[in-house]
Amino acid sequence: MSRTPGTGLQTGNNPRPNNVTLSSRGLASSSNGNNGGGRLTTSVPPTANILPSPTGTEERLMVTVRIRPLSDSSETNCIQAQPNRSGSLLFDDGTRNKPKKYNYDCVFGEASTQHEVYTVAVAPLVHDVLNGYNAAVFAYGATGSGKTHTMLGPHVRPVRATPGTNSSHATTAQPGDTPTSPSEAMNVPEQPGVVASMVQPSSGLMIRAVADIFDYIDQHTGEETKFRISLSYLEIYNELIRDLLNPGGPLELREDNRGNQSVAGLSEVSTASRAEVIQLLLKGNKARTVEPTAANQTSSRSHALLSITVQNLTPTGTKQGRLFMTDLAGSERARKTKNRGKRLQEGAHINRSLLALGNCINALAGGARYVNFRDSKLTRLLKEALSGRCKTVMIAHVSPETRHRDETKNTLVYADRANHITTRLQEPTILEVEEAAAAAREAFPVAHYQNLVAELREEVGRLKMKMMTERPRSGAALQRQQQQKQEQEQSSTEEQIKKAELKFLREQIVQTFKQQMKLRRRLLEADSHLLGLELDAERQHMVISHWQSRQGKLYDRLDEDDEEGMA
Ligand SMILES: Nc1ncnc2c1ncn2[C@@H]1O[C@H](COP(=O)(O)OP(=O)(O)OP(=O)(O)O)[C@@H](O)[C@H]1O
Repeated sequence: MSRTPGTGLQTGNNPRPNNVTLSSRGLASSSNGNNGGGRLTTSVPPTANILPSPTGTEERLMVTVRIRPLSDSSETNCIQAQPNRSGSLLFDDGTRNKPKKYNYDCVFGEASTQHEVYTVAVAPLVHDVLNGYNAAVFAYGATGSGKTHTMLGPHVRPVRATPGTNSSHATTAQPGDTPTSPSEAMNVPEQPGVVASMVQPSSGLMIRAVADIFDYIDQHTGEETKFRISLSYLEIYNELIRDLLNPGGPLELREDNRGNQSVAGLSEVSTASRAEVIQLLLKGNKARTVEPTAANQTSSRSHALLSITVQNLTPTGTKQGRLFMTDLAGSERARKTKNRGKRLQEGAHINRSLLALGNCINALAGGARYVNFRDSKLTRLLKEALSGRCKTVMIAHVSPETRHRDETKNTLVYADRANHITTRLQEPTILEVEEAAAAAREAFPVAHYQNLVAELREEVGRLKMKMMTERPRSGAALQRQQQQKQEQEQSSTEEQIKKAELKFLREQIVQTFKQQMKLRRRLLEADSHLLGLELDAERQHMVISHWQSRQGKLYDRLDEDDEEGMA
């Protein structure tokens, strides 16, 4: 990419929103493309449980909290975002103690807008992705806390029956909002091509990210720079992976011997038009498993993972960045949600995978080198986002109502742990030589060969220069050579001494070992000799007792004979 990081997207220039409180430590690095991003090889994220050796820039996972507005103004509130960009909030845990203060990178208050959340939390990541890094955003929170609202926008829930059931439901509309189609629901024009007004005030982060990416591409595509975008969208429902762009049976999650994960058969759709991307997103959302529960009329019963891959092709190379956006299913308490049967089973799967995620977060926050990502498909797929190969933002969602206090507290604690995760970020992803060359050849056939010829000429020139400079050696060069020779000799002598010492030690060990063996043999011999003696003594003993008993019998008989004679 010809532009330097930090200058790409217009979104970075937006003024700081009013409803957002920021911590001083959090966001500076996010706005700098140099710091961001992750390593990812071009294919799939490596997911071995042992984390990679730390190299690159150290960075913390960015944790933000969004407080949804009160669902009913008559309800009481247990949480309050702090003003003055402090990145903190006050939470009343219902005890007599005074409200507890929690600090995060950023807190979005109840009145925060989608635009604010996007600008602060996601726009810098999109920027990084366009510069060849990988980035991830995941929305976490209890059921009904507003995750899908943030990721997709309001009323995006399609009326859909869970596979294998007849259930269906209506979306929860706010007064005055009555979406009639999924695209209207997402505030997106239905006809492809009508894209300029694609982002509406209520549009979620996914749509905004797509719009930003395409804006950038529109501005930067030229003779020497081309882009490729592809998309995959999956859900994890009851621990089964389903393709949301091409719905069908469950897909297999595979792991190669380097720990890289891949979903076999998952469709990766390439497209050049933003309208098409929006259509794909709509299609994916339509296919997502959503059901009404007591806690949320349009509850997501699955985790949804969207991955947008951007390739930046230039005659000199190809960079690839990937944006992962995850709308997690909400944690829920069976007692509170009153779920039964299938809903209860779904809830158990959701909670189990979120627990696995929590365990990973705890381990990572504690600085563990071994982290168990294998407990759920969610953690296997999110491993890359959490363990440092990409820049990650967590948006924790909470409901402000006092009746949701327990869930809110759990989420705040969860987010607090995540706040301690530090990662080492890697250089931008440059496609493997072969792959990059193929992409460049395809995109710039003539330029590619011209480049190649120029490179080869340069190489020939460099070699000629080397030959010329190396032939005549000046006095100084000779002196340097002699010094090097002396140093080499010295180090070889030291090496010989070390070798001799080692040899001596080895011989000593061998001698000691031999002596030990000899002693052991003698001990064994003495032992067996002793045993022989004991056996011998035993035998003698037996002979004596036999002889004694015979003697006894003889005396008895003699006594009897004497008695008979006397009689
Ligand atoms: N910031 C917000 N502004 C206005 N309404 C919101 C906001 N956040 C959430 N809501 C509303 O709250 C309700 C629940 O939100 P949503 O469905 O996004 O929750 P969720 O966390 O995705 O729940 P689940 O985990 O059950 O899927 C919806 O009616 C949604 O429109």
